[in-house]
Amino acid sequence: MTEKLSDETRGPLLTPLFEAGWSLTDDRDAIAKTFVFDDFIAAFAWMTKVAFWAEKWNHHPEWRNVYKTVHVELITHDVDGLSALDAKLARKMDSLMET
Ligand SMILES: C[C@H](O)[C@H](O)[C@H]1CNC2=NC(N)=NC(=O)C2=N1
Repeated sequence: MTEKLSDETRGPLLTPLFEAGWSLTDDRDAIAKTFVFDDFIAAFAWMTKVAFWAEKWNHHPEWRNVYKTVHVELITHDVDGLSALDAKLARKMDSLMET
């Protein structure tokens, strides 16, 4: 069963993400980041790559694509807050920006 991040694990897991441009959302225990691409096709190609990892890990983003931007919010619905899966998917999203 996925567990909500504890106060002890939150810092080490989230700090690197904050340094990479992620931020905590105001309205709930989630993280958010807006990704900007060269064009729509690049944005959608990235979303497709992320989709395979999300499906493999059974952990899915909340995202909105407008032209060449993708606004992403990550939260673990099963625990109504952040879990290690959110940090894992966030790291993967950032790494797929480099490919
Ligand atoms: C039934 C299915 O395994 C669950 O609904 C999975 C699917 N993907 C998920 N994605 C996210 N972000 N949080 C979840 O709790 C979650 N649960």
